[in-house]
Amino acid sequence: MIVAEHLTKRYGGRTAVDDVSFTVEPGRVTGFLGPNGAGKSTTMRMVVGLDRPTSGRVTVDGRAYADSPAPLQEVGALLEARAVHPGRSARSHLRALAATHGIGDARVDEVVAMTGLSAVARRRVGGFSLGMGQRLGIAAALLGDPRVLVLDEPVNGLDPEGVRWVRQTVRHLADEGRTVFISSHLMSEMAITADDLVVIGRGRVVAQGPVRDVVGGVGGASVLVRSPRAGELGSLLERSGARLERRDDGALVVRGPDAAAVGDLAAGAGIAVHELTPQQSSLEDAFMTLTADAVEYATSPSPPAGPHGSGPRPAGPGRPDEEARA
Ligand SMILES: Nc1ncnc2c1ncn2[C@@H]1O[C@H](COP(=O)(O)OP(=O)(O)OP(=O)(O)O)[C@@H](O)[C@H]1O
Repeated sequence: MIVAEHLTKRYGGRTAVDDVSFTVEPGRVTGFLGPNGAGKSTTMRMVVGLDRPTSGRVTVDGRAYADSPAPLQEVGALLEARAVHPGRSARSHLRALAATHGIGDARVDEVVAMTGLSAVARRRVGGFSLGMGQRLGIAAALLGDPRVLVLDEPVNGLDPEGVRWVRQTVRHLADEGRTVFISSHLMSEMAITADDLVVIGRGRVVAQGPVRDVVGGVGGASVLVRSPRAGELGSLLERSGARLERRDDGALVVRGPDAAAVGDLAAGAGIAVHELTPQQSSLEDAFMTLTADAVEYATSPSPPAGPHGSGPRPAGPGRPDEEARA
């Protein structure tokens, strides 16, 4: 399990990660979503001890990564800018890494096979495509058979087969009871890969929880209703407390009651209904709404209260967006 508590990272005057708290549970795939520069990589680097928090703390299975006696066996990480000697073969790179952790060659051959690198394992890493490099990075992360995996944008540069392979691999690893924390900016991919989400915008957590709750909490579920007496039905629904959007084509988008409740209300009033369709906003919509909120709050002089309870919170003031890294 990964537990981050009030994790904050400042680089000079810039706050990259701002009072971030979340839990990544074992046996589940947790997606870490956010736009470019939101603070995902910085957070992940702090999880594996490559960056020190300015304040707050993060523990992996109860202790700071730096205190771990056998880090590779506890946490497997794929992070950006992995240093691999270009002249080495994939196999010798993995062997060298394994040797420093007392891991035998048999395990190297195992992860090479698991990651689909067998055919290219003796080739120089310098000639690898981006996708092959990603597979090699994942192979290195799996080397120590760790309980916890931290993968920063693992599907970056992979072809569709590779993307599917990552999805199946992380699912399998989570099903074995491991903790899997995986960052991505691909919402659609996370919708089918992750069980839980931590969504970050401008260094702050704007939502977290099971995928369905995060998506449902933003604009959330609605019911599309068509009726020849839409005006009358609309008034009736509003009087019962529903929130309503009247579309130009005459349809009503109803929030609050579910489809059954809308249908019952219409039936009770003897109003015919020609369509009654439950709708879920997509993860993409949810993400746009959540991260747009974060941007709005950052530029608003007196930010409004978050519309989703303890979910979205104001981002820190005046932080410049997307500047070059120091
Ligand atoms: N070493 C550093 N020195 C100064 N600023 C940094 C450093 N590392 C990151 N930042 C800044 O911190 C913020 C968060 O960056 P980070 O790379 O964590 O975001 P990200 O969500 O991983 O983005 P991306 O998807 O683009 O990689 C950015 O504004 C970035 O420029």
